[in-house]
Amino acid sequence: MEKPYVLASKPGGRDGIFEEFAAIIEKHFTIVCNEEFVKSNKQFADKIEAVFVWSCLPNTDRGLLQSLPNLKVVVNGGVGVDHLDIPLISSFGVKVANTPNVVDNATADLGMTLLLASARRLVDGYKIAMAPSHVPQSFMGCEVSGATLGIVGMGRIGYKIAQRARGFDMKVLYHNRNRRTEEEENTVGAQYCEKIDDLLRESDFVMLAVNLSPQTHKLIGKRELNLMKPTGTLVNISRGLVVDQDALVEALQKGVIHAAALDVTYPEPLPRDHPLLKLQNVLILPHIGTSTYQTTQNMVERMVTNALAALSGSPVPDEVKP
Ligand SMILES: O=CC(=O)O
Repeated sequence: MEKPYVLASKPGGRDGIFEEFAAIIEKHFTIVCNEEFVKSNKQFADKIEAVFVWSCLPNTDRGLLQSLPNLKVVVNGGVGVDHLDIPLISSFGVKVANTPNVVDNATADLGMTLLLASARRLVDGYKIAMAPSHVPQSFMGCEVSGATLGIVGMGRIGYKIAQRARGFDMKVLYHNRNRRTEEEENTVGAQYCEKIDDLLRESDFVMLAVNLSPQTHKLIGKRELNLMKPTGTLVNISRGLVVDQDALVEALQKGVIHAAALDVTYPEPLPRDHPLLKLQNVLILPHIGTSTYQTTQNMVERMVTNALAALSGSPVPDEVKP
């Protein structure tokens, strides 16, 4: 029997890097790659029943949705679905799913990686080791043990960050729409800040772990950066647009805050002449929060589970409702 068709940006990942994960999809589906689809003049359009997308790749637009009459589901690899126009997709009778839970550990690990690498000036140290003639006057870092970490957004990922920070003897503050239970707070030793301003004032490291939504769009702007300690570091593992990037550049240039460590920016990647790329006190990664072999495999497996459920008319485990 012919397998159902799925349109994928590339089998299992971005830019074809993760071809090895295609086999997981191909057990159940025939993969049509975007490029192949476009080149073939949309020859497979009638057959495609699912679209696989990734958080950092372009959107499914109206034109695409109109060209796929038998589409049943758009499955996102990753938890954030801010790049998808869910009301538009739903208006075509198409379901949307994401892959929460499976991304939490890898994303929290990367948050701590950024915090530690920025605090201990990992990249500066690496450059010195590679070119020992170039020794800057000072390459002292900031102490992480005993420092205060303020987590903005205490969902699954925020909570995992708090668990990890405890292992570094950090004092943990958090701000979230809903307060965690006392037991949950005690387990990770986290203190609730009802007002984000208090968290910003008191933290040595501020870690952003919120979803991007109208409520969190440019949540951290000039006013918030001014509340942070001049010795403070901003770590962003959520979405670039949670921070007003122009205000961040200014704050970093003027020493309003000490440093920033970012896995996410807008746009991604940044244009080569972007001022953030010229600053010494910024560490930038190319949105790799979930990029481990295990997590990517788990994501692809979960994408397949969601797609199969949608195609068979069963409840979709990770459906994202409009
Ligand atoms: O960015 C990664 C995700 O949304 O999971």
